[in-house]
Amino acid sequence: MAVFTPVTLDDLSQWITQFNLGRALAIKGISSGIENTNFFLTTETGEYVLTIFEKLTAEQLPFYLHLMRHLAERGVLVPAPIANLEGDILHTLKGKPASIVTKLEGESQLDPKPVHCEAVGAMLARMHIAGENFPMHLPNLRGLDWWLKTTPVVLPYLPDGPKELLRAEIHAQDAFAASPVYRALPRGPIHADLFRNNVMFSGDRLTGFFDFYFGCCDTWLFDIAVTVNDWCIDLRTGALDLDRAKAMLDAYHAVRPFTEAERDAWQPMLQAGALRFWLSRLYDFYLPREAEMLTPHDPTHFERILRQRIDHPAPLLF
Ligand SMILES: Nc1ncnc2c1ncn2[C@@H]1O[C@H](COP(=O)(O)OP(=O)(O)O)[C@@H](O)[C@H]1O
Ligand SMILES: N[C@@H](CCOP(=O)(O)O)C(=O)O
Repeated sequence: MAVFTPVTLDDLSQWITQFNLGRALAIKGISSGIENTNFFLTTETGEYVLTIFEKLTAEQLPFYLHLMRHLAERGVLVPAPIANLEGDILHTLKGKPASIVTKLEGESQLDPKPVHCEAVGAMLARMHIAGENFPMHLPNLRGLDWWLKTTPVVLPYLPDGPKELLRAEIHAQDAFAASPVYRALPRGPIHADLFRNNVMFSGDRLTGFFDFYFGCCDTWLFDIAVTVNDWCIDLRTGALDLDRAKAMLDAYHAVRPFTEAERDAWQPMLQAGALRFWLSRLYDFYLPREAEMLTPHDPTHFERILRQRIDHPAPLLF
């Protein structure tokens, strides 16, 4: 379990009075997160999620929280940040930045069928469109610059095969990012981490996207590639599942049609989506932070996905 900062009901008794939420009745640490410390919080008015941000700074956080509020106000299903009596949505707890957001109903669908992928694709397109007029900007802090900085840090830990793959892919992505096709891609606020565990379903009904803390302004296609690389694959081999991919991409395209540039960039972008998470998992695996309990994600999963994307080019977007 990753609880970096413990919080008790006693810690909350005064703190919670700045909200219109009544008294705090129960608080329970959530085990699955790896970036932040999360709690389910029950108060006299309902159930919420309390997050303490361990790495993100007060400079980055307004972007995430205001984006969630912007999207929620436009009918995109995301948790709504709770404002205190002064109207602030970014708070401080135990000397660290913190937020309270509404708790989404349901649970993650970890064995998705085409029907779930279709719902995710349609909501993702709605999210991209709704974010178009969001006024704040944050670059992708896990984008090319971070890849270029992190690659030499993790390379010494890798055996020869993965080392060669990483070197070749970072080189290819550097060139791709400088290409006219890449520059023509439409962009705006994206989620950037829309994995199965960051979407809630109640039965087959999608109830929301959450965990926006890698959100940023980047190409919409990167968001789609990251999502396809998690939702539409065989988790054991990393191979694309064409039925699920088609369901997701057709549903997305029906809401926001893909552009010609997106079609041309699809293959390298799928590789970019795999590289990004291979690198972050390698970094967390070889250079872990201290936590009370922490289960690092397996980096070789994304090495397999990257090899699959290179060896078996994906079908065209449209
Ligand atoms: N708004 C929410 N509604 C319901 N459950 C949530 C919500 N936010 C987080 N959770 C729960 O907390 C878990 C960890 O949250 P997450 O944001 O993924 O953490 P981290 O960013 O640290 O990886 C999720 O898997 C989910 O079960
Ligand atoms: N989705 C990423 C890690 C980010 O963790 P999350 O729990 O915030 O989604 C991965 O799988 O490597």
